[in-house]
Amino acid sequence: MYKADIAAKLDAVIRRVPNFPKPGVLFYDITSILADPESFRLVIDAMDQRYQKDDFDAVAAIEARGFVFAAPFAVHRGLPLILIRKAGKLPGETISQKISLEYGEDELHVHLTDVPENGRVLLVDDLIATGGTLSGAASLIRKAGGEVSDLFGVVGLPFLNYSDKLQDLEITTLVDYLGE
Ligand SMILES: O=P(O)(O)OC[C@H]1O[C@H](OP(=O)(O)OP(=O)(O)O)[C@H](O)[C@@H]1O
Ligand SMILES: Nc1ncnc2[nH]cnc12
Repeated sequence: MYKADIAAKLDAVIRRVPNFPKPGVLFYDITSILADPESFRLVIDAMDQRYQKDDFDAVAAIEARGFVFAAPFAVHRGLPLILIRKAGKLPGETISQKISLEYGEDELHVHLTDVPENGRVLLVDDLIATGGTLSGAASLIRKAGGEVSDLFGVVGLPFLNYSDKLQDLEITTLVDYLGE
């Protein structure tokens, strides 16, 4: 399926959510994709198609909604799944990275032993807004010894200028909103 057709299908489903962004409410939500098996499969198939030629060593997913899309893709491709979690959630030895968000700050952690040394990692999240989360997650993976090759988000909000923070990284989104 063409990128424009995928975007149109996903947009139609995302718009089903109550309170779909309107002036003053700009929170974009992916739960309606998950509630529609055909759309959920469309996302995973689109990821598979997009990364058909890529030879990753692992997929890293960002808590919480990034987990949902990364997991089926990792199983489908037979790749290790790395969970990047918020502070205080991982019991083993972790390394951490502070991140700056639209409103405030947070901290991401990963188990050191999960990241393959010099391994090529695909980072997955549900949505890219300012890019602060993915930028921090990329730094975290690098600190742990991995290499980040690609970033994936189901939804992109380019009006928040995420590409400024994600230079030198290949970014793929399936549907973009311009914030109107
Ligand atoms: O590009 P950014 O400006 O960094 O924003 C994007 C991040 O914000 C949301 O996560 P949130 O922090 O709401 O966490 P959640 O997935 O646990 O709900 C979203 O799932 C991304 O991870
Ligand atoms: N505008 C937004 N909509 C949904 N999730 C987000 N995470 C950060 N900004 C967001």
